[in-house]
Amino acid sequence: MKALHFGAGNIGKGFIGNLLRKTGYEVCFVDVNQEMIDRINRRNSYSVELLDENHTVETIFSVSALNSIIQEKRVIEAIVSADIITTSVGVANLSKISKVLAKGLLERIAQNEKKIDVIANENAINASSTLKKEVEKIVSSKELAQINSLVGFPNSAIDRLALSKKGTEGDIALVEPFFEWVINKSEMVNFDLPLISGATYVEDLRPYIERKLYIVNMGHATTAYLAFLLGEPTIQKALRNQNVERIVRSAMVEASQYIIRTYRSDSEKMTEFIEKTLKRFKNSNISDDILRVGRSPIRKLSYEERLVKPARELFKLGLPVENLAASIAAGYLFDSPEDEESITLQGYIRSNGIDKAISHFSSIENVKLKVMIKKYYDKMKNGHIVNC
Ligand SMILES: NC(=O)c1ccc[n+]([C@@H]2O[C@H](COP(=O)([O-])OP(=O)(O)OC[C@H]3O[C@@H](n4cnc5c(N)ncnc54)[C@H](O)[C@@H]3O)[C@@H](O)[C@H]2O)c1
Ligand SMILES: O=P(O)(O)OC[C@@H](O)[C@@H](O)[C@H](O)[C@H](O)CO
Repeated sequence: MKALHFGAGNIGKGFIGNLLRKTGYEVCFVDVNQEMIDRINRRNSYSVELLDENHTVETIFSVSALNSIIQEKRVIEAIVSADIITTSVGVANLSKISKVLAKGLLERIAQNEKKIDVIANENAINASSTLKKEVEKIVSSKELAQINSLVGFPNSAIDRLALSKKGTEGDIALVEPFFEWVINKSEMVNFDLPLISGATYVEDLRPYIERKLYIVNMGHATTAYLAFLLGEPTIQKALRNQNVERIVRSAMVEASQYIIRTYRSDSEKMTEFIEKTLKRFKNSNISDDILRVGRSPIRKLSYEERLVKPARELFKLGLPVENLAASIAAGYLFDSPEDEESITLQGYIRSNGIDKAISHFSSIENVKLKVMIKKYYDKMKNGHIVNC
């Protein structure tokens, strides 16, 4: 069995490629980072270190890699012969892989009528559907009908802290012991393959992806943005500050009300989930850079994303959102010269002010909610985090 995976980054190697190999797939990565591609091909393997007390290092064999730009023909051939296609390139990069994917799928359809699923594993609601929409932009209506009949784009939710460190033979993928890969079975078309080892298949993905994005990723982003204000370099160091931990936990509790009300989730189980997630964030075997976790603040502050969606929905219901408002405000204060979106965001705020920025990037028009966010923005802009 052959798997083709776009994105040989932290999640690609540490999580998705790793589970695909354990299921018995040969894994071919597609990336744009030539150094990474060469490293994988030199060894036909890579290393994954488990971030627990033992730091066990595992070698993942039978892997190879291609460059999606300079080896397009070979990527198309690999799409033709693949049994499953997966991605973890970052949601903003899905539009960049859609062209070669569309070409490959059409070539595959011309050569055989085998069904295939394409799963985009990104931190976003319905990333596979987003990828499909990008493919739709490129192909004709006749080609789209062919794709629709043979290709599934099941959505998924993935959860695992995945980082990397430099080793003597190249990057070592670092992963926490916990993982969750949830796949929407009702959107799959190919049922002839073994289930992916360790993945969970569900009929309705929404409760899983919303819980992941609006509680786990919201809490993570909140920690990163508060840490930035305090000058703390890692998530773990920031969470040693009780004030940070209290605001993060409170924001997670606020956001959990959205999940509890939307999906009638059990509130005790939700409390356990929040505590377990905080424990994962605090894992002392991990040193997670806040610039990684806070990366792309424009994406994270957008309307449907982790910080704004729960705040908007709860505010509409008249439920507490003070801590979520403080998280959004902290996001608007994330000022990292290493992050392109942060540079754009801060440039916009300097030229237009925070009020306009909240409308422009988060599309929040509710005046009372905007005032609340602005209140925290003003209180925190001198680097002090506040009691909500
Ligand atoms: N790292 C985590 O803890 C984690 C956990 C869950 C979900 N995610 C999600 O997984 C996705 C990947 O995150 P990551 O942390 O692995 O990022 P990463 O930057 O480590 O990896 C992304 C990889 O995609 C490659 N890439 C970019 N554009 C490409 C293109 N056009 N064609 C082929 N490859 C391309 C990059 O070169 C890089 O190797 C993101 O959507 C992220 O939100 C990450
Ligand atoms: O990948 P992003 O930029 O959407 O979010 C950064 C982190 O919060 C994220 O990568 C987490 O580590 C991960 O989602 C945990 O499963």
